[in-house]
Amino acid sequence: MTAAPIIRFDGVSKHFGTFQVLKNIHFSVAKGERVVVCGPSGSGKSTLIRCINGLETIGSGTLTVDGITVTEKTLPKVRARVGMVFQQFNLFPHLTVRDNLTLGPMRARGLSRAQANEAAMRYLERVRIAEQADKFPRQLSGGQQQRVAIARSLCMEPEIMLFDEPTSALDPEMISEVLDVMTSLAQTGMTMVVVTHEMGFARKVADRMVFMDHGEIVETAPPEDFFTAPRSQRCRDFLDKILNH
Ligand SMILES: Nc1ncnc2c1ncn2[C@@H]1O[C@H](COP(=O)(O)OP(=O)(O)OP(=O)(O)O)[C@@H](O)[C@H]1O
Repeated sequence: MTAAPIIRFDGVSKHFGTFQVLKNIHFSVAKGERVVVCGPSGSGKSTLIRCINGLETIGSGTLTVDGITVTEKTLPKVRARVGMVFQQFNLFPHLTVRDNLTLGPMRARGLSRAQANEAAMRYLERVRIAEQADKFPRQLSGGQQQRVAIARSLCMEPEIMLFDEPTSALDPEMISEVLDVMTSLAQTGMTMVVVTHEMGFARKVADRMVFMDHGEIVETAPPEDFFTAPRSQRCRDFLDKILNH
């Protein structure tokens, strides 16, 4: 990729108390690039992507998003550019699907109810769930709720979408409906950083794989190299475990 990085970690470290969760991370993502982050449990994957929208603060180094240095002061600007989808959907349970989607654009982007509703329906159609607009989250399956969560993020017109294990809380038969939506999103050219153990999706969609272990980025490579010729023993052991379980 030759485009300027839209996300750039420059020597980023972070501690939780005495535990160092991120160790001198140098890593950038180009506009339009799809990066899949994998690695053992506790290796720092979630923390890495949560730093990008300021859900975690960094200890040292510099992190920029679309040229903006991420600090407490710049958070609103950064968050306007970054959407995030979590394992646990995080929909507002007391609001209908439609209202889950219209709230943010009305409050944060100043859209009228009619404009927000038009955008909500457009994105619900995109995730193929428009017919559920007037239901409450509890009336939907996990896969449907996650698709609503993706649509809700897209309504904020982000430049970058972060996904933190978006299918880990789903029953197996619902995983593919969410991965299909993410695959279509990738085809629109969205910049995506995805933490997932879904290696089939990664092979198909990622431009680049990132393997983390013990707070470090141990290896990054295009999927065709990553899966066929991992360079480090740690990465080989990890792939052996998850591909042959
Ligand atoms: N708020 C916190 N306070 C203290 N320790 C934390 C906090 N959040 C995460 N950790 C620790 O930091 C380490 C990295 O956590 P993180 O969630 O980033 O890992 P991960 O690679 O995403 O793991 P998993 O695949 O299990 O979700 C873990 O050991 C975790 O216990």
